[in-house]
Amino acid sequence: MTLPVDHPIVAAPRIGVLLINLGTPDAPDSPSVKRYLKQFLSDRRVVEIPALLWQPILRGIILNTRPKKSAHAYGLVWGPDGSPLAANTKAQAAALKDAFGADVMVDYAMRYGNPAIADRLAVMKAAGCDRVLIAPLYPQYCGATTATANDDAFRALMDMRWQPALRTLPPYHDDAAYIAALKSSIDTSLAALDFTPDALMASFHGMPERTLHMGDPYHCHCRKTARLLGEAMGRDLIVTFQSRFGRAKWLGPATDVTLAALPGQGVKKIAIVSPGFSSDCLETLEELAIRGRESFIEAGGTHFAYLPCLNASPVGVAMLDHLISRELSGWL
Ligand SMILES: C=CC1=C(C)c2cc3[nH]c(cc4nc(cc5[nH]c(cc1n2)c(C)c5CCC(=O)O)C(CCC(=O)O)=C4C)c(C)c3C=C
Ligand SMILES: [Fe+2]
Ligand SMILES: [Fe+2]
Repeated sequence: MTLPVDHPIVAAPRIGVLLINLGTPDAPDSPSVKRYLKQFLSDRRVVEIPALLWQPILRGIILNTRPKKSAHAYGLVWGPDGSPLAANTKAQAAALKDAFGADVMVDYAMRYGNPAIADRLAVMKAAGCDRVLIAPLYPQYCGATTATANDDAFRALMDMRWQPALRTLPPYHDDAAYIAALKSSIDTSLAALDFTPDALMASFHGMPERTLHMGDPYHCHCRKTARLLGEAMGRDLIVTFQSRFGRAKWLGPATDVTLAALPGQGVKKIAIVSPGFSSDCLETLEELAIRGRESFIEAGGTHFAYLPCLNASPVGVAMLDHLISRELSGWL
């Protein structure tokens, strides 16, 4: 008997789910960090300064000074499975591997560095996926994160004669499942502390303030997440923005400045969370948990706790499963 050509004998995955995060260097050394920063900071979605002005600054100053300092910082948080961002994203994909049934293949990629988005999309295509959900793991939409991840996936499709159909995961900053997962994770972390914090701080990654005035919804998304989380927890949160880069004015109030000021205002015991990061990474583990702690204690604080991101925790994975299942509806 001859089977029609569109009738496969062996079941192949028809649907791909590609989790995407920012990316990270391959190793905590200056050459690897330089390669990574060159790709990251050359992205016009990340640094919105005309290339003729920016590239000489990037190549002449930043790439000659920052890699050594950043490599040292990465060295402080590097684990047995490599960069925490890579290890956590890989663990999230592994935990979701069988979540959607045999027709669905789950994988992960990074916008900068490895594994590259184009490479993983090519693998999905070769495995028989004719529909792909691109899932940038950023709860709050930002041109510098969500849009550039989607851009890169769309760019990869430009080289395909026979493209898969694409969907993209919308931002989930105000989704009830995300807020509930954050609350559950924070409650568990707080219950394990040996002190009661005077305040709970939510620190989001910053971005240049100019970008807000140009229409990027990131700041509003962060504020809405914080409001909903505060309402769910029944307490006020101190909301700050971290990781300032360059000389332009960034969103405020700044996390480092606030941490140094709080003990003088009577807040001696603090717990800090970073709801905008789906995985712990350099910015949470080094900037908050190491440097943030130092500046809070130096300023007179007595107790400091950094509470982990959702990462591949059961509650975090269940939330991703819920969001992704919704986007796959009609495809399964
Ligand atoms: C979560 C959202 C993020 C936004 C918004 C964002 C914007 C943004 N970032 C930079 C510059 C740097 N960010 C760096 C690291 C970094 N940034 C994010 C997330 C967002 N960035 C993550 C998850 C990480 C960690 C990566 C890791 O490997 O763990 C760095 C590199 C580290 C360093 O040298 O300090 C830079 C530089 C800009 C300019 C920007 C603009 C909107
Ligand atoms: Fe960043
Ligand atoms: Fe940083």
